[in-house]
Amino acid sequence: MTPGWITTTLLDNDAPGGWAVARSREGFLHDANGPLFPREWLKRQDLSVFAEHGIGHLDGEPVYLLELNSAGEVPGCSWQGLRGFMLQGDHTLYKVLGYAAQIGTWAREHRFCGSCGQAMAQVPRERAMYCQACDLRSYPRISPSMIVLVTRGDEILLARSPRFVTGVYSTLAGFAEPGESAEDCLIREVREEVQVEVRNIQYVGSQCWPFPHSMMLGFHAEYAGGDIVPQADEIEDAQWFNIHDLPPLPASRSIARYLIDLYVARRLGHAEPVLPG
Ligand SMILES: NC(=O)C1=CN([C@@H]2O[C@H](COP(=O)(O)OP(=O)(O)OC[C@H]3O[C@@H](n4cnc5c(N)ncnc54)[C@H](O)[C@@H]3O)[C@@H](O)[C@H]2O)C=CC1
Ligand SMILES: [Mg+2]
Ligand SMILES: [Zn+2]
Repeated sequence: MTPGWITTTLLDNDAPGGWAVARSREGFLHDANGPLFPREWLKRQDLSVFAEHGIGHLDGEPVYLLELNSAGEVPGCSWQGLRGFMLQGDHTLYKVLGYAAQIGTWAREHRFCGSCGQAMAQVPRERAMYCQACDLRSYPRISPSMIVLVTRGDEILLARSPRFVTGVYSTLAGFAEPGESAEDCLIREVREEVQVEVRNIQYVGSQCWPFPHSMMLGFHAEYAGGDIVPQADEIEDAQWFNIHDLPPLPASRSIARYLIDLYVARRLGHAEPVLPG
């Protein structure tokens, strides 16, 4: 048995047993023991199953995803969004659910060929959908996003989007566009969002961000010039904050928080935090 969570290409849906998670528009089903249920038990509940996907092995046991048409009632259970599982609880289970969400979303959105509109079929032994008419394969979509902590000595540049929890400030982030390198994207995003120039861009680390399919690439950059001008509509406020006087920060498991905590720890000579994957 291999401990921990390992994603697999595909599992045999006709094989009995294993664990299952159930996902609807309301999030994942969970009870006092969490979001993982004995699969045979879950399939006996009064749930409207849209699709079933084998997604991996947890401590050697197969795990399946039941994609539902709607959030049904299961006695003793309730529904919780993926973000809730990210914010608290077992991190490995959150990884299972994050993967399940991405596979469920992708499979649901790729039932028909984007080129000719015909029904696509699951490729055997590979996580891909196939259109025979076009000989086209569609793989799960991952959207690279840059996230950067811009610093100026003891000051760090943080901004608020109107979508954030009240009071919280975070690092700047944005999706890569076709034709861009990671560095091009980072420089453009910082320019667009606050009209600041950066230099000495250093890659720090990455994080899967399954909301719904981002791959966060985290960087540190030094301030090189310009006065902060927040982008209309996108950025509600942006400021330089002293590391000794920081506002409410993003959730502890986010790479945004990691980039901030890492810089502060290095500045103060404290132990460095660990990046949650
Ligand atoms: N893990 C973390 O610590 C953090 C993660 N993020 C994530 O980074 C990503 C990018 O951040 P934003 O500032 O929102 O991006 P952004 O600054 O590029 O603006 C978002 C807008 O970009 C457009 N867009 C371009 N490509 C897109 C794509 N592939 N998918 C969706 N929208 C696309 C849409 O109009 C969307 O409203 C988001 O997924 C966000 O949740 C953001 C901050 C912290
Ligand atoms: Mg942004
Ligand atoms: Zn086609």
